[in-house]
Amino acid sequence: MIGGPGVGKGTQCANLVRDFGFVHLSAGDLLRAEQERPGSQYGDLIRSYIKEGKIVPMEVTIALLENAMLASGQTRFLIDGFPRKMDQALKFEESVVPSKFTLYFECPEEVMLQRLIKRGETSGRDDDNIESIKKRFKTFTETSYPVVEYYSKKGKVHTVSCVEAPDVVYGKVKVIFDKLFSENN
Ligand SMILES: Nc1ncnc2c1ncn2[C@@H]1O[C@H](COP(=O)(O)OP(=O)(O)OP(=O)(O)O)[C@@H](O)[C@H]1O
Ligand SMILES: O=c1ccn([C@@H]2O[C@H](COP(=O)(O)O)[C@@H](O)[C@H]2O)c(=O)[nH]1
Repeated sequence: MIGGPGVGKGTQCANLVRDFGFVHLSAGDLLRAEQERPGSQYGDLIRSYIKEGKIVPMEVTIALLENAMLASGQTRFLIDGFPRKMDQALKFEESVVPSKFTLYFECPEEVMLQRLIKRGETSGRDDDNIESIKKRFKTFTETSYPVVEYYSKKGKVHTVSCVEAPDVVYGKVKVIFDKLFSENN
């Protein structure tokens, strides 16, 4: 699942987990947990990349995802906010597992900005501030959007507008998932 910062990926993943039973893995959540893990050799590196809105070197993120997948003992994963860079996409599919499809959430930056500023009032996230948000938008446009284009050329992308209220957005997402996962696909 890919989309700009604050587009609503986490919000929609919660609905999908409830209705379709995927294991939800957020790359950002895994990185934040590793950042806080006592003794982590990557804590400081992750902290500085997240604050700057940059993409953490792929070896770290892929290892965290792979470990979480193996630890779950499950086989159906909804991966939230990943891949964010072409090198990650290629390496993950080569060394872990190919993806079935990509859900791309689109939304104007002004709308995402308002959502993140509001979320920042309570989230406690180091990157929910105007300076980091602008950097995250730039990274999304320059580094992450090419991943969407790459999967689009392969016919693997389903695009959903996230401007409307969460339940309206979920209505559209659910139609896609009902179709994709009917007949035990
Ligand atoms: N459709 C929506 N309309 C209005 N607010 C929304 C909508 N979807 C999510 N939100 C709110 O916007 C904020 C960002 O949503 P969420 O955390 O799901 O985004 P995200 O894409 O996972 O963000 P990030 O990439 O920064 O982790 C949250 O406060 C959430 O409650
Ligand atoms: O594959 C990834 C995913 C995330 N990051 C870093 O984490 C932050 C926050 O991610 P959210 O998905 O918004 O929680 C992101 O801005 C990156 O700095 C990453 O490096 N690689």
